[in-house]
Amino acid sequence: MNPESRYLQELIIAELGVPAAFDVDTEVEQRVEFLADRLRRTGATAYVLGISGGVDSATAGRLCQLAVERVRAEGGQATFVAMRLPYGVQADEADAQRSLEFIKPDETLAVDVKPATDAMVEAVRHSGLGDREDFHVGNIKARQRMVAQYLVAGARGGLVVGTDHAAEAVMGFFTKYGDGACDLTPLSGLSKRRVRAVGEWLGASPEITGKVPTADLETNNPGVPDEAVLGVTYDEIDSFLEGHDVDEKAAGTIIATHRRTAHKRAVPLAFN
Ligand SMILES: Nc1ncnc2c1ncn2[C@@H]1O[C@H](COP(=O)(O)OP(=O)(O)OC[C@H]2O[C@@H]([n+]3cccc(C(=O)O)c3)[C@H](O)[C@@H]2O)[C@@H](O)[C@H]1O
Ligand SMILES: Nc1ncnc2c1ncn2[C@@H]1O[C@H](COP(=O)(O)OP(=O)(O)OP(=O)(O)O)[C@@H](O)[C@H]1O
Ligand SMILES: [Mg+2]
Repeated sequence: MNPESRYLQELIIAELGVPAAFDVDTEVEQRVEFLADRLRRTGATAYVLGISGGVDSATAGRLCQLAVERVRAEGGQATFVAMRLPYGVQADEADAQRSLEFIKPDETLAVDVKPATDAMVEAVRHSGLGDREDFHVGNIKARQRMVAQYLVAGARGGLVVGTDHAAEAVMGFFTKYGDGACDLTPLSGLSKRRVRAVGEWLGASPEITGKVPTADLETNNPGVPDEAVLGVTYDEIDSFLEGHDVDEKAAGTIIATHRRTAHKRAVPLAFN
């Protein structure tokens, strides 16, 4: 990597809070405590999180369940609500069920986001949806998931948990105000392989930790691997975030994508 890429890599690592060292025992303990402490400090009585079948939500979900159990053991009141949020029938529903068996959430709530998504798309259709309708509708699915989670959080006095981590954050690979909207993010600062390591430490099976990451947002093309869209592999992203040398082309893609998606990691641009 050239000196400019190296310099930008260091800035990105600092911005996203990726530690040089990684000890999985410590990470799990600190992240469970982070979640437990937020409940104690805010008085919130529930965590709410969508469980897709992917490794991120399986890992974050198990951390949430451990945190609410910790708070209850101290005499507090806290529940974890795992939400299944399919768009109609989900092709990899079996993976989602496997995640739920691993997490053992206090409560599981299933809400189909298809009717709300379709109703919104049809209500807007007359204004024109352009030639990437399936892509744009995918982002509406992510936002309908957000709406459902906030409705449940509001009704239960709970907080919405997000699964953003450093490998997604650096690429801006989330829907703005969709899965990107949440109250706290227990996986922050982790590369994708470190998320997998945390999941594995927590006891997730290889089917869960080894599942090919997918945003799974397109109706006509379910389960598109993230890596087919990102233009770089998670291995390259992870190595970059962990401070290693990656090839110049991959570094260039990561740096350019990070710059282009800065608005997604920021609060709305305000006058002045
Ligand atoms: N320069 C700028 N300053 C301020 N705001 C700006 C902006 N450029 C666009 N925007 C706004 O941002 C919007 C575009 O952002 P957004 O709506 O997010 O849409 P966009 O970034 O185009 O698409 C979301 C991407 O994230 C991926 N994704 C989504 C959800 C989950 C996952 C996953 O891994 O599971 C991945 C998805 O596959 C897709 O590639 C624009 O419509 C505009 O409103
Ligand atoms: N079908 C779904 N049901 C419930 N929640 C979902 C669904 N799809 C996405 N989500 C939520 O949106 C988040 C972002 O999706 P993302 O694909 O990044 O994570 P993941 O599916 O958990 O893991 P991976 O990135 O490895 O696929 C998920 O972690 C989950 O909280
Ligand atoms: Mg996924």
